[in-house]
Amino acid sequence: MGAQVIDGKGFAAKLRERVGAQAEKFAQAAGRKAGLAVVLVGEDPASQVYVRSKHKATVAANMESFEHRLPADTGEAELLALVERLNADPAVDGILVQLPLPDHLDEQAVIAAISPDKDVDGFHVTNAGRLAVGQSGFVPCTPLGCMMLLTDRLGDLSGLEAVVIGRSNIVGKPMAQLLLDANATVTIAHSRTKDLPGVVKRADIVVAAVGRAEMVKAEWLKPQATVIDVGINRLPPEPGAEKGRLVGDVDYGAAQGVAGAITPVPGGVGPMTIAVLLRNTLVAAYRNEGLDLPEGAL
Ligand SMILES: Nc1nc(=O)c2c([nH]1)NC[C@@H]1CN(c3ccc(C(=O)N[C@@H](CCC(=O)O)C(=O)O)cc3)C=[N+]21
Repeated sequence: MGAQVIDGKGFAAKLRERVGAQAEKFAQAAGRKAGLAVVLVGEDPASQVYVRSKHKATVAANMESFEHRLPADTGEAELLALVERLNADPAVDGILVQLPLPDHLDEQAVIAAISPDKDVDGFHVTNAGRLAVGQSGFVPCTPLGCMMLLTDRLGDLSGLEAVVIGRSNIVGKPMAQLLLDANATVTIAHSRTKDLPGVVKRADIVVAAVGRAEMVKAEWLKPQATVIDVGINRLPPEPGAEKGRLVGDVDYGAAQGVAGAITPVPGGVGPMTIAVLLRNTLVAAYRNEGLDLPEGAL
């Protein structure tokens, strides 16, 4: 039970507060609020919950929220036309198309249609490329939030061994880039990795982003490692219960006895994702207006 719990929810609340204060200054300087457009196609209940919480957080941070809810059978041409309208709308600084999209829609084509300068998710190939070569652009919200938690706790990451479990374009790959930029020694592990427990054992920093409930075991961890758990998995309900518990990709209870610090689920990385989305939107707004965001304001 030794590990320190990394309070992502509290950290995110403070970040949202700073973004809100700076968004108010932006509105005074620009004569308009920063704006985030969120597009949701279909009625996936989990997506609806996320979109609602994004909307609330956006408005609470003194920004404009434009929600576009489209039926599940929306055609690709229609969705692309909406993205084009949002690209051209000067009130819209950031565009987020909620993923996953229904199967008949090509996610890559839709992401490619978003203006890279409004791509606050950081999913466009232009922003992936900028991150890869060290140019400024938009960094995906979840890995950037993880980096904020890591540097807050550890300060300089130079020379630390980091293992990222998972190689998705949304979390694993950009996470590895960010850790590398911070001078960590980075390993990306995945489903074909041989001896995953042995690889994880080296890590001063473990970022688990595989999407498999409690897969990372306490015995795999190096004592005092810092563990960032990106997974959000719902377990099957206990008998008599309506919903199962939310758990991460790490066996949290056992890991607390070995790790130096660990993010909980819920209350860890998830809230950071939304706070960073607001941060990215405000950064986009300053850039779109040609204004300078004061150094250190966020
Ligand atoms: N274009 C796009 N961008 C995204 O950033 C995006 C997306 N699509 N599709 C879905 C995923 C998921 N996601 C989360 C955001 C916040 C929490 C969050 O705040 N979770 C809370 C509560 C969890 C709960 O109670 O359900 C927590 O972990 O404490 C989780 C997950 C953003 N996503």
